[in-house]
Amino acid sequence: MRGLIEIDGVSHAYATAAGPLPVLENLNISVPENEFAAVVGPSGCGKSTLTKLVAGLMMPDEGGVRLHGQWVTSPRSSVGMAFQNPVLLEWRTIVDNVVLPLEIVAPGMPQRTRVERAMQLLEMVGLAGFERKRPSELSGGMRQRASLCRAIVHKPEVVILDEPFGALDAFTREDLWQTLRNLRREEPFTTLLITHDLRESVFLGDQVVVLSGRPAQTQYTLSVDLPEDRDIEVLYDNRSVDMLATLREQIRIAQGRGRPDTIAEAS
Ligand SMILES: Nc1ncnc2c1ncn2[C@@H]1O[C@H](COP(=O)(O)OP(=O)(O)OP(=O)(O)O)[C@@H](O)[C@H]1O
Repeated sequence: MRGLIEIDGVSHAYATAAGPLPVLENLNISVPENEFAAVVGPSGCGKSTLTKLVAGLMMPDEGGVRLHGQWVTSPRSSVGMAFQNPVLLEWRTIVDNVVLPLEIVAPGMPQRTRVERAMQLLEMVGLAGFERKRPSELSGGMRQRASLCRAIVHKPEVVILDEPFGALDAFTREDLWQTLRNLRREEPFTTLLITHDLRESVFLGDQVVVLSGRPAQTQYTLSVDLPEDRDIEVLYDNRSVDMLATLREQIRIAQGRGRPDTIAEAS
């Protein structure tokens, strides 16, 4: 089946003072509509570069990315993004931060409709009552919840998440995993997540793609065989334990020699 996101034979090298630095090499990933692909790999292997290519912020040297069969040649509004640092605007309230993409992609939409849409999402993620606060008045986890709302407020086809939970403590992170699953159950969207956390990749993903060391190739793809309705306990299930062991082994292979400091241990 053709994916909604098709990363097709992508190779890319950066020009550096020391010469070309090959980062991605003939990378192939396919994410079906409304599915969730988590991408893991050794530090510096090219994961963020991949997100820039999917978002249309850069063009690869070879191959390409297709969204719904169309080649990505520039940034498009059908993509939503969230990063490790939520970068909310301090001079705007939380709700005004969340409506921002709508102001850009739907300039004709009445402000009241935009706010209603943002409020619906803020409620879904447990931020009702905080909409008039400034970003600095919220905890890191709350800011990341708002950032997720902003990433999907304009109903993008594709959401790119580049380590959005990386800076959060373990409990807040697990809360947000559940929040993200709940959001996707209410409003399905196709997702590409970059993460260093193998448990996160298994809990959130329909597939986990392991990239090799730089230049990154698709080394291994794991199909996550867990129930659609899952809570955090599922990670203690034998199936999860086996999948995490497989992923850990693949990461060791990707690193060439074991260097476990760059990937969160699964146990
Ligand atoms: N604009 C650039 N110019 C030159 N080199 C770059 C540029 N951007 C990234 N790189 C290099 O390309 C390689 C891949 O970077 P990238 O950020 O994609 O890796 P990553 O897998 O996301 O890293 P990490 O896991 O540490 O977040 C790194 O060696 C990085 O230093």
